[in-house]
Amino acid sequence: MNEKISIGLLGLGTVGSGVVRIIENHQQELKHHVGSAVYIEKILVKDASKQRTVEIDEQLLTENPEDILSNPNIDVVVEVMGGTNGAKDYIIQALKNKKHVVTANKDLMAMYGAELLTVASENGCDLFYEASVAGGIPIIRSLVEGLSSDRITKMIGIVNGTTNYILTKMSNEGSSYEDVLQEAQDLGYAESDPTADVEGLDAARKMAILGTLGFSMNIALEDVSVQGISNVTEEDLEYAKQLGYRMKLVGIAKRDEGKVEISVQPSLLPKNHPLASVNDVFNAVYVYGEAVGETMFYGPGAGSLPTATAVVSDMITVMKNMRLGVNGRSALPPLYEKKLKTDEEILSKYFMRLHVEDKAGAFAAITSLFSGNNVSFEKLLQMPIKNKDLAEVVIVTHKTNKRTYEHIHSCLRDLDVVKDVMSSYRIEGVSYDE
Ligand SMILES: NC(=O)C1=CN([C@@H]2O[C@H](COP(=O)(O)OP(=O)(O)OC[C@H]3O[C@@H](n4cnc5c(N)ncnc54)[C@H](OP(=O)(O)O)[C@@H]3O)[C@@H](O)[C@H]2O)C=CC1
Ligand SMILES: N[C@@H](CC=O)C(=O)O
Ligand code: NA
Repeated sequence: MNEKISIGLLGLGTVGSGVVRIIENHQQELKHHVGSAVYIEKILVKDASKQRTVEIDEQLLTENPEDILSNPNIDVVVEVMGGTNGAKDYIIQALKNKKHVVTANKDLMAMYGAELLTVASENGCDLFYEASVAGGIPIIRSLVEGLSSDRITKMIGIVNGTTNYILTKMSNEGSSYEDVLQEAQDLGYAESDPTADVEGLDAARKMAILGTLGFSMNIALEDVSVQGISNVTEEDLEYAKQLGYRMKLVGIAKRDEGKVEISVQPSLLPKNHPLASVNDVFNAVYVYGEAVGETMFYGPGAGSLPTATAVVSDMITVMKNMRLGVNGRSALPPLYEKKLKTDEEILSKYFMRLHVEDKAGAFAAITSLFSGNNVSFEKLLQMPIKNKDLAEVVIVTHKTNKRTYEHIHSCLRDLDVVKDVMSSYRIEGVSYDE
């Protein structure tokens, strides 16, 4: 066994700084787990002259990736720089140079995970990515190890800290979308381009990773239907509350008879659903297994130290594998062929808010469109809108399929009495079938 294990860090931003802090502050625990001292040998940054939030020996910093990727002293490369192209090339080079890799990069793992895991195993190296989904929650480990004996049927995840922070503050404190997004950026939760957070792409990447592992199928990012939170209004949040729901950006991955659906969208959850009280930057993944039943994994989904915990725990697994001489053997290819549900097979309840003409017959035209498509209402509200000849209609449907709902949605726009479909959200239930 090595007397010391040397780490090369690619990136010293929010997550990288947390990794440095944990390695410094938890040396005793690391040595206990790993049996050797753990050192940081080099750190790649874009700009070595930049002021850092963590105290660091300047000699460790480099702007030249070769100082890490081709450095014979480095055993483990930790990629916390983000992005796809550069990070992918660096990881492949590191693996080919027989260095184990730990990454927090969901962009990369959602797009190129299968390819990178193949390169890793061909080179007898580990490639772990626990921090890529739900920050500090050990959800990947839980699916791959803790629940490996079960068959996962459904995962509902609040897997983006930034949007959960925004929706919580908007809903509970009436804060403006722009102000809270800025706060989430200042706190280091958001991606360097926060569009990926607010438009649901970051959550979609995580759901693709969870779907691949949970269902043992090669789920691609393109298989995830995505809608973000940028159009969610204060009115929608208020109606959600009035009707006994909470609005969350929810990832849903569901398997029925071998076929799967995966999506990310702002959704209404009944206020007694365990996920409805997951607030601020916290994330949670609700997992249904055929044998285990229901389990929920909860914790901080973003931020420096929580995310770094996942990174350093992966490093410990790599180092334990080094001691046992079993690196590069843990990743398994998917067991099942991917089969996606059609829109007719995707079932859900929906919330819809409309502006309609406030006159006789308007309501009847809407209800007959729904009933003509065999969709019944669970709840219905109608209120006049002040100083306008319009009424606001809020509908909660019983369960219907996605195709029928989308058909009704487009027909509503063609009705003369309907001025606008203001918003529309999926409603997720409490039990597996809802
Ligand atoms: N922030 C979070 O809470 C979480 C982040 N992640 C993921 O972790 C990764 C890192 O995120 P985060 O720490 O927030 O990002 P930051 O933007 O805070 O840090 C990125 C770091 O990488 C360096 N870097 C970026 N591009 C290059 C490049 N081309 N060459 C050399 N150095 C480069 C930057 O250098 P310099 O400092 O000189 O600019 C910086 O130190 C991302 O993949 C992100 O998605 C995952 C879970 C949670
Ligand atoms: N931007 C991401 C960071 C963690 O993955 C988030 O907000 O969840
Ligand atoms: Na995690």
